[in-house]
Amino acid sequence: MTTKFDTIIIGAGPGGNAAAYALAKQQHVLVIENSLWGGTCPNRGCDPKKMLYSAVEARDQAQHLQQFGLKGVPEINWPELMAFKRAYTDQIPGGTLAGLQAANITTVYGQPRFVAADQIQVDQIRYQADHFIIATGQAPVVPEINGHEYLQTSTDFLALPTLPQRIAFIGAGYVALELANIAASAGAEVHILQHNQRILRDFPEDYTQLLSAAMTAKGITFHWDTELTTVTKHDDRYSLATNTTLQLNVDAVFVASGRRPQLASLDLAAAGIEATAKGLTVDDHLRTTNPHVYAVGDVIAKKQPKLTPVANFEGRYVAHTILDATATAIEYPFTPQVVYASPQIAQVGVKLADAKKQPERYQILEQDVTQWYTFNRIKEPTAKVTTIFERADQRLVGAVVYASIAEEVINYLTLLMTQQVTKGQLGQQILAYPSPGSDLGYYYV
Ligand SMILES: Cc1cc2nc3c(=O)[nH]c(=O)nc-3n(C[C@H](O)[C@H](O)[C@H](O)COP(=O)(O)OP(=O)(O)OC[C@H]3O[C@@H](n4cnc5c(N)ncnc54)[C@H](O)[C@@H]3O)c2cc1C
Ligand SMILES: NC(=O)c1ccc[n+]([C@@H]2O[C@H](COP(=O)([O-])OP(=O)(O)OC[C@H]3O[C@@H](n4cnc5c(N)ncnc54)[C@H](O)[C@@H]3O)[C@@H](O)[C@H]2O)c1
Repeated sequence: MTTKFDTIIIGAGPGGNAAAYALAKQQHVLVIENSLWGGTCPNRGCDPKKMLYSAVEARDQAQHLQQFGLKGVPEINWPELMAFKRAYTDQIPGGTLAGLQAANITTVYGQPRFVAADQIQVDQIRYQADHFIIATGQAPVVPEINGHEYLQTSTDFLALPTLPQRIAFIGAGYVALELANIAASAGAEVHILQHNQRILRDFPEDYTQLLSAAMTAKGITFHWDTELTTVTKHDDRYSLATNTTLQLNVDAVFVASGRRPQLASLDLAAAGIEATAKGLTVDDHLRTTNPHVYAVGDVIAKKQPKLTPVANFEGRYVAHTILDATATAIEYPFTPQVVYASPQIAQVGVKLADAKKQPERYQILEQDVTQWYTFNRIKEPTAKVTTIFERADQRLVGAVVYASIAEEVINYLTLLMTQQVTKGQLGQQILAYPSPGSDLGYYYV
């Protein structure tokens, strides 16, 4: 027997769920999930990471204010912090499932595979639909080195019942830096092995160098041009051999050298859907090579950053496209990126490196804002903001922020960019003073 739906969505993360809720207002929708309802972000990504980061932020603030009215830097109690995180994550899968069902969305737990261009099978049951949306996200890559079975991932880190004393991270992207910062703040000895000399390759190098210097000052050791070759286990410890003379003994090693699309079990060929190692091939309407099958979120091969708000935006876009066949090609709004380290690095819009290559087109305002009231008040060790303007009309088109409150500053700047707010218009506003918002005019040329 085959059960028929208007749209079947594979994967209940931020992308799939956004599409499901938008479609369910008018359609008979099925969502299939093979692991945790809610997906990476709330179960093993952004949200649990930031629960742990709460204690790090509070500790950083206290540390900056030593000799300025505060005495004593608080210690992180790992088991308590983890319990705080668990109290949040434990209710995610059940809450997500209940939310979908309350919206009249049919849910199936299991392992789906395509059996025809318009049919999917879970266990022995076949489901047919006019449209499908693949939203299966990505999973960490574990390299096939000797001893790979001892390598753990970000998912394991975010569930550690006790904090290992000595930890190594492989890679220096978002995941490694954010988790290394949490581990070091909580008292672990932390090593980062990076195969070249560049952290956060998508961000401007003079900013990322500030961050690696700050992390080094915090006690984190970067091992540059270093690749892990072998892991061996001795009792409860791990010996790491590398391509250099470096040998390290640690209590845990976490690999964070990238993530790959989760597509292997779907039998895409049965439905004529093409993919590369980078993810599903889609057109400018997020349609795969099967015109009835769309894809959203991290599983797509795309140049946009792989982030929760992007997956959510794409999910809503595809729902709209399915409901209205006249929908235009996807146009992404400005997308801020934030690395939640100590401090944070954030960027949005035109990349600084691109702006520097076109001085006739862009005007760049680079400001060390450490002594500005907002940052001096919290004794930020270093704070820097760069804003980028289109010379022709003085429009704000890009920004980079290095500060403990970069997440908020970048969101304000994103709103100003999106709404094309001029310095004059900003001057007509009354904003609460003193606050990060009341600085905004000073980021304009
Ligand atoms: C440690 C970490 C921290 C992060 N921090 C941030 C952050 O601070 N901010 C931010 O914006 N982004 C962050 N991200 C990225 C963010 O989590 C992803 O961009 C986001 O979750 C993508 O949503 P998605 O719906 O595309 O995929 P996912 O959230 O990965 O959801 C995919 C779902 O599909 C399911 N699935 C997979 N295969 C199948 C299958 N065959 N059948 C059925 N179901 C399947 C999965 O179980 C999962 O539930 C972080 C990621 C990690 C790993
Ligand atoms: N704050 C956030 O928004 C946030 C946080 C975490 C993750 N994410 C998302 O998740 C994605 C994945 O994060 P990630 O840190 O796993 O990947 P990444 O691509 O950001 O970083 C991978 C790191 O591993 C290194 N690397 C690559 N190949 C390697 C190899 N063979 N050996 C050793 N090192 C190698 C890279 O140079 C880089 O430093 C991010 O790109 C982002 O989209 C976002």
